[in-house]
Amino acid sequence: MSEKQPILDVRDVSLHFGGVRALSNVAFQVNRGELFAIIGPNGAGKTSMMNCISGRYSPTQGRIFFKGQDITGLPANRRTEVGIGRTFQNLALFGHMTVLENIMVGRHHLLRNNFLTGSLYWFTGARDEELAHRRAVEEIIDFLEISPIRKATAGTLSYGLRKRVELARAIALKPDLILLDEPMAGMNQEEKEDMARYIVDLNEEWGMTVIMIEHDMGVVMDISSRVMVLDFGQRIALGLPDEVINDPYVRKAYLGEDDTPDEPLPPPSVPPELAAVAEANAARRAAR
Ligand SMILES: Nc1ncnc2c1ncn2[C@@H]1O[C@H](COP(=O)(O)OP(=O)(O)OP(=O)(O)O)[C@@H](O)[C@H]1O
Repeated sequence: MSEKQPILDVRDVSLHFGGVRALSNVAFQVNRGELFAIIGPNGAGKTSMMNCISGRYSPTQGRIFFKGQDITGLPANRRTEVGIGRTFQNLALFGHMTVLENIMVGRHHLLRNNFLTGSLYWFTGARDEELAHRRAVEEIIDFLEISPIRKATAGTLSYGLRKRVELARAIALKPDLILLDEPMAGMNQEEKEDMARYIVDLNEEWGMTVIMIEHDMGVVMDISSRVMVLDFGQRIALGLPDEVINDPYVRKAYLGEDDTPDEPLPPPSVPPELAAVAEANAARRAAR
């Protein structure tokens, strides 16, 4: 893959559930090394988009390319193998297992050797492999500063710590692209600041490309390189955080603001057809 090629290329993806259009012709590209945020009101299609990228859902229409490969039909477990990791909006940890075990589970499919080769532990390279796994897990534990809780049962931890352990498990495979679905939801300010720092470090120091759904606009503005706004399953804006948040059409559609009642709106930074969508959506919302 060339450096210039986007790591992810989403081409005109639509996703329908019966009559519900969760996504309509959404297209965007994410470059290697970006920290890309997806924002939008409840039900806008953000999680649906993540699920299409991770393979949980198959788009009704459109294609998704990752590192130049068409992954549209690839099952979710194969997407993990090609380098896509994810966390979930609602925690998906094994509550009865320890922190260490949860992270080891994240690396499980990397183990070439398993119980069948167990008896040949010393001869098949299984021992070297296990040591390499342990080193990788230790590196993650250090990075996320969870060493003191390594033996704690995941279900007994605070919500903020469980979110951090979930992140640890998702990065255990060292994915090239990590999808974070509301990584700071339910956290207090201090936990949010910690999580934001880990995400930035993952991106800058570990070189992981990040796509993040986040409702906290302060965090989005602070750490994202670019932001895409979805509304009613449609992309209504895409650009630098400042551009997007100051776009009057986004403010109107997403934040429900209209602070320019007496003057015509300035030309939108989004294409006119998307601005029209934003206008129509704002009207739909007002009529609800
Ligand atoms: N499995 C499903 N079956 C039916 N409808 C679904 C399913 N998943 C999502 N939808 C619908 O698709 C639309 C988009 O939902 P989605 O969860 O992607 O939005 P979202 O932007 O992530 O919202 P939130 O911020 O509330 O999580 C909604 O109308 C939702 O009800």
